[in-house]
Amino acid sequence: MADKIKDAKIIFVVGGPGSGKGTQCEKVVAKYGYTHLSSGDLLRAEVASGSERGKTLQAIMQKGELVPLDTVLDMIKDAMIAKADVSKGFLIDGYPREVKQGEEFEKKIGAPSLLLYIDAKPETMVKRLVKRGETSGRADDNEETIKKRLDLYYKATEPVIAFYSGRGIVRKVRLESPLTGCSQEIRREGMFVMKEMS
Ligand SMILES: Nc1nc2c(ncn2[C@@H]2O[C@H](COP(=O)(O)OP(=O)(O)OP(=O)(O)O)[C@@H](O)[C@H]2O)c(=O)[nH]1
Ligand SMILES: Nc1ccn([C@H]2C[C@H](O)[C@@H](COP(=O)(O)OP(=O)(O)O)O2)c(=O)n1
Ligand SMILES: [Mg+2]
Repeated sequence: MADKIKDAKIIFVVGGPGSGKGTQCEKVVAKYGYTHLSSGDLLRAEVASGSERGKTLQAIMQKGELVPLDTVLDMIKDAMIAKADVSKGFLIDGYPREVKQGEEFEKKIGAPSLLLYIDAKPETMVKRLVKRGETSGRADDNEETIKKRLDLYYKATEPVIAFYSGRGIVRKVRLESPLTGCSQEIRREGMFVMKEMS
């Protein structure tokens, strides 16, 4: 089974909470037909199923903490296998959250060819999430949890970017400034769909 995804093209999409990972992935999907897998969405689907495992996950996510590495990785792997036959490549959104998650992914699945780093100022992220919280129904879109998610992002996830920068596969996207919104490198790779929504 796992053989099916052995040579899959993999793009990690990393950025702080509310940086716009999901939004940008939708644009890439619309234009390039990649398969978008949001680790957060996969976890929320498990919560919504009402399973025992979902209840445990819900409690962790509500606190703004990370769920156990194996849980997320298994979910991503299953979802990749399910789509392997129809997929041109995978956008793995919201993963890895820490360097160890990236290392395990590479051991069990494969290496990413690119890491899209969606950069945004912390004030912007907080503002967007508070606004999204008015309608999202997400238990973690409240000010207290948003703060914890941001802290954890800077502590655990930012080192992921440094780790992959060493391999030369990081492409930074900064959407707050329309003129520099997408780097020259991304334009060269044809991924110039990324732009500020408003
Ligand atoms: N003004 C503006 N808002 C944006 C932009 N991109 C995303 N948003 C909004 O910001 C919020 C967060 O965007 P998402 O795409 O859900 O961000 P995310 O990084 O996937 O966030 P998590 O799911 O929390 O990881 C949403 O309400 C979006 O509508 C943008 O370029 N400009
Ligand atoms: N690889 C992952 C992805 C998400 N999680 C958990 C912890 C996150 O705060 C929640 C929601 O993830 P999601 O990517 O949707 O949202 P944020 O980037 O945190 O805003 O899920 C995790 O523990 N490990
Ligand atoms: Mg998201």
